[in-house]
Amino acid sequence: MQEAGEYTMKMHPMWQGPLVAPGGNRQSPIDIRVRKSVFDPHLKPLTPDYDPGTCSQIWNNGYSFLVEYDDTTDKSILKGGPLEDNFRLCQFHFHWGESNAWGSEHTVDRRLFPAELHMVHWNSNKYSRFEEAVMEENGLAVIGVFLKIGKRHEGLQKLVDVLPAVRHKDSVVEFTRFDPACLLPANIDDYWTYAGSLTTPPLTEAVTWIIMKQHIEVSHDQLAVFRSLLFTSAEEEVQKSMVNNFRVQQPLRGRTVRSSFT
Ligand SMILES: NS(=O)(=O)c1nnc(N(Cc2cn(-c3ccccc3)nn2)Cc2cn([C@@H]3O[C@H](CO)[C@@H](O)[C@H](O)[C@H]3O)nn2)s1
Ligand SMILES: [Zn+2]
Repeated sequence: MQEAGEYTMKMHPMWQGPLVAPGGNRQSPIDIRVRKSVFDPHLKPLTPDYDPGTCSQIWNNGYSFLVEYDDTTDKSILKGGPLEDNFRLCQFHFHWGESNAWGSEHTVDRRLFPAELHMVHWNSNKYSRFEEAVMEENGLAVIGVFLKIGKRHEGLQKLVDVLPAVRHKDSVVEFTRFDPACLLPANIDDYWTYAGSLTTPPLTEAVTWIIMKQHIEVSHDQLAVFRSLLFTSAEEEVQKSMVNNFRVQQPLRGRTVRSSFT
């Protein structure tokens, strides 16, 4: 398994932008130094409660593919863990590499994973919609789950089967009744948490990150379908494979990473 920084590769222009958002001191992603994380006994178990009926569509936004959820009510929410409020699920997406040697945004003691799942939620106790919450320091909560290559993920296959329909940027298809909980690892009690930011523009420092210690497994062939997506729209002359859609690790700037486990 390669370590971050051991290789160079072509990056999508979007990620060749500012390494750190101007003035940012809580940027994401980061390298999680396990021995430097601080066990916090007050951290509660995470209690996601998702209604598959709120799943609405899947689309290619030119950075990743997003599975979107109806976030007009508190039907699919995340609470507990480090969170004081209810957070409403709005979408999930992934980041991955052109090879299985890299692709995740966060690293654990410099260890890279082939891909990383992000489940994005916004604080519905304090704000009335995502656009409002995304500008506030306690506005968002994102669950990160590492993916490793192994056995086929049966729950993921329903999603993989529909990806060819959103191959090009800005393509969208109806996608319903997908339970995002099937993508969580068996153990969601062990996690790291820290104050960070979105990893794609506008990079706002609004995110409580909750990174699962336990990974999930997907098959090589399932991840290969992710790589068949395109950054480019159907009209563009040159088609660019959607790979390496991750941001590089950002300075910790004195932040503490807490763990829910010893
Ligand atoms: N790598 S990660 O850190 O996790 C993420 N990186 N980006 C993410 N999202 C995209 C996004 C959009 N905006 C934004 C900011 C200000 C105004 C408008 C949009 N910020 N980040 C998260 C995301 C949000 N959405 C949808 O944004 C709509 C407004 O544009 C909103 O009406 C929907 O309720 C919501 O679902 N999609 N993605 S997360
Ligand atoms: Zn993400």
